[in-house]
Amino acid sequence: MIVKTDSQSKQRAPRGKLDARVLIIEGRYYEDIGDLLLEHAVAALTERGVAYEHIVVPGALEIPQVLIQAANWGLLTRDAANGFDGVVALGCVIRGETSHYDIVCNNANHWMMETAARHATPVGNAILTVDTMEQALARANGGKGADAANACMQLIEIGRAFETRRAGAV
Ligand SMILES: Nc1c(NC[C@H](O)[C@H](O)[C@H](O)CO)[nH]c(=O)[nH]c1=O
Ligand SMILES: CC(=O)[C@@H](O)COP(=O)(O)O
Repeated sequence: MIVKTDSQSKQRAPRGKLDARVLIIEGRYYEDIGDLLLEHAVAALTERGVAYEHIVVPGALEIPQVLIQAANWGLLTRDAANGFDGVVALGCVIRGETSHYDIVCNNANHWMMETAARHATPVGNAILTVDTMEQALARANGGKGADAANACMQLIEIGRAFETRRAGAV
């Protein structure tokens, strides 16, 4: 059985409870934005009964570093005691006067996604990369945190469907 993603099904598939544990890694550079992203992400996880742990770092550049540390300690698997089935990344990068915006955005996203790919870890990404606080507030209020949580949970389900298929149980 292949789990249909929202983009494939005509309407949002009903989502039941999901036995999983997710690590929320938050680069909390803007408190108000962080509160909104976290609120929506936690609501989406809680709606499906998914357990979560929440680690806060100073900014987006530290997000992939936490992911890499979790990988190095063998925690990006449910097979490990207290391991994680997936990760939700929350953050907000707002362009300033210099090129530092590009450094932060490019490296935070590149190394996070590279680590996710290397370890086949489901990662939902809500690191906002915007030009103004108004843009950030609109997206944080609009549920980008929930989108990232839902993406992570769908990837977890897809991985489990593949595992079942590989075991020949389909
Ligand atoms: N300007 C923003 C940053 N900058 C900080 C870096 O992410 C990092 O914490 C610092 O360079 C120390 O290593 N971070 C954001 O998340 N958002 C920004 O707008
Ligand atoms: C994304 C950033 O690092 C940014 O906030 C830094 O601002 P500035 O480029 O004006 O130093």
